[in-house]
Amino acid sequence: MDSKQAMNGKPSNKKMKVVFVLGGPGSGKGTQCAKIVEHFGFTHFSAGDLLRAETKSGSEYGTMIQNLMKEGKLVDSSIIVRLIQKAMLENENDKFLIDGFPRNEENRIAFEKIVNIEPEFLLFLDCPETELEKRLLSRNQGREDDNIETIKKRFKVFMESTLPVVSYYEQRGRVRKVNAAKAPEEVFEDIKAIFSSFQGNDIGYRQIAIEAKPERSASLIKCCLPFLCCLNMDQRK
Ligand SMILES: Nc1ncnc2c1ncn2[C@@H]1O[C@H](COP(=O)(O)OP(=O)(O)O)[C@@H](O)[C@H]1O
Ligand SMILES: Nc1ccn([C@@H]2O[C@H](COP(=O)(O)OP(=O)(O)O)[C@@H](O)[C@H]2O)c(=O)n1
Ligand SMILES: [Mg+2]
Repeated sequence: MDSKQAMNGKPSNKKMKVVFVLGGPGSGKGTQCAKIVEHFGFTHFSAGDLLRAETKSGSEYGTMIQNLMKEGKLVDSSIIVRLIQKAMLENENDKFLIDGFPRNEENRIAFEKIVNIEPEFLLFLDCPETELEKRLLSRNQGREDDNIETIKKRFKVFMESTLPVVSYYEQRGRVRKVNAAKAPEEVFEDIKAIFSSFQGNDIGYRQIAIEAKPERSASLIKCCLPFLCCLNMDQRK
């Protein structure tokens, strides 16, 4: 069964790829995701943006979500995972950046149960708190949670609930960490290297799979054999 089938029981040829993007509030997740989309053709979903859209849509959960966000608290996992799943199913792309998720172990487990796709890796934007605070206080996007009182609460949630998820993936060799305290273009240089090698590997695996087909290997050996023999004779001289 492929990933789309796993998600909704419907047949599809798609094999979806997911990259989680985490980092403290203000670490530049949204900024860097926009660049990744432009260079590597991913579709970007920000968990926070999906929740903000939900509060504006007149949903039954709207007020509850808005109040939790104002407090810097995390919304129930089943709500955010359903929103992510819906966004993925409605999109034609097969490569997704999911930014600001999983924010805690409950998020991670709910995604595993409901969506059932293993992330390719987790991109982690590492940045000290003093820099994060400075960025959030000058973000100027009119967000209700970008005030010093809520920012402090969000930092606490990040340390206590999100970092354990990063450790979980770190133990499985799935974390790609970058220093996010540099200028946006410099941070992206490091990210570019990670995504280039990821896409490169993808192509590399496909080539190995083709070359490993027995009939191809046999014909490859047949046509290269005379050349290899000459080479061997040459070396013996
Ligand atoms: N590398 C950076 N250096 C300085 N400011 C940055 C950098 N990356 C992002 N910003 C700014 O910091 C604020 C937070 O960035 P954003 O991408 O919204 O972070 P996040 O999604 O992680 O909260 C924005 O005002 C953004 O323009
Ligand atoms: N997985 C998630 C992501 C965000 N959120 C909520 O949305 C808020 C804003 O998230 P965000 O990702 O937009 O924030 P930034 O880290 O981008 O500043 C969080 O503080 C939580 O209240 C959540 O409950 N669960
Ligand atoms: Mg963001």
